[in-house]
Amino acid sequence: MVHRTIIVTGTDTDVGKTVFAAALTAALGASYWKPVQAGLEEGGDTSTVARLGGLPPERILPEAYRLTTPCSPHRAAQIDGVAIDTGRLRVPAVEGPLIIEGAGGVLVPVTPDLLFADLFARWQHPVVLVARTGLGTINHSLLSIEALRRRDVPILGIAFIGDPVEDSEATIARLGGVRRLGRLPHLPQLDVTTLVAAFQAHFTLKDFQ
Ligand SMILES: Nc1ncnc2c1ncn2[C@@H]1O[C@H](COP(=O)(O)OP(=O)(O)OP(=O)(O)O)[C@@H](O)[C@H]1O
Ligand SMILES: C[C@H](N)[C@H](N)CCCCCC(=O)O
Ligand SMILES: [Mg+2]
Repeated sequence: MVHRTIIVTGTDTDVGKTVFAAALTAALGASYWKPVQAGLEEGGDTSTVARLGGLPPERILPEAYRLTTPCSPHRAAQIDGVAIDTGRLRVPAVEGPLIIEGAGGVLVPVTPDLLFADLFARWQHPVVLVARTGLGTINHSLLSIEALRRRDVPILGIAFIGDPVEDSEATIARLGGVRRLGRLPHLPQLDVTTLVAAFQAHFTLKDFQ
């Protein structure tokens, strides 16, 4: 198996990146890294991924920055009086595959001068765009794809979250020229067992290897 690094980004905050990243990390036996966490109320995305993915501590990498306020990282850093050094945002070397999660959508600023999409362009690892299926997703998804393409960020495909909306999903894949990797349904109970089973039922592991 080729050991690869995959970036999980999204069309917005709260679309389901962390839940999808937990499923993918578990399915691939990968490690997980959230470079910048803004908002520490519930421990942040790293602890959620560890729990939902059933991951051992050695497959969870520490964040480069943990910022208190749940807002855009550039602003959260200002509030905490932290200067984000983008030199510290290098993809860590790990044994085996690595899943990296951004914060919010693709054009969220990491610093006042650097957007997440710019960081992804530097890294040149393939991106999975996580998108809602609900109304508004065609616009958000196509805008995100356009922003990634403009920066030559490689796109592995799009992963939908929510109830099926066949036409929107197909329209985004066609107009955006991206592969539809699958759709994670809304899971009334979120735990390792239900999440791993849902990923297996709705995605093809080979697409990520
Ligand atoms: N498939 C799903 N089934 C049930 N609940 C879900 C699912 N996907 C996401 N959620 C819920 O939706 C909320 C937002 O999901 P999540 O934290 O994964 O978003 P995110 O895109 O990672 O947000 P952020 O930008 O803060 O990183 C959470 O409460 C999560 O539990
Ligand atoms: C606080 C949230 N859960 C994420 N950590 C950061 C989302 C930043 C979104 C910024 C924006 O697009 O306005
Ligand atoms: Mg998240």
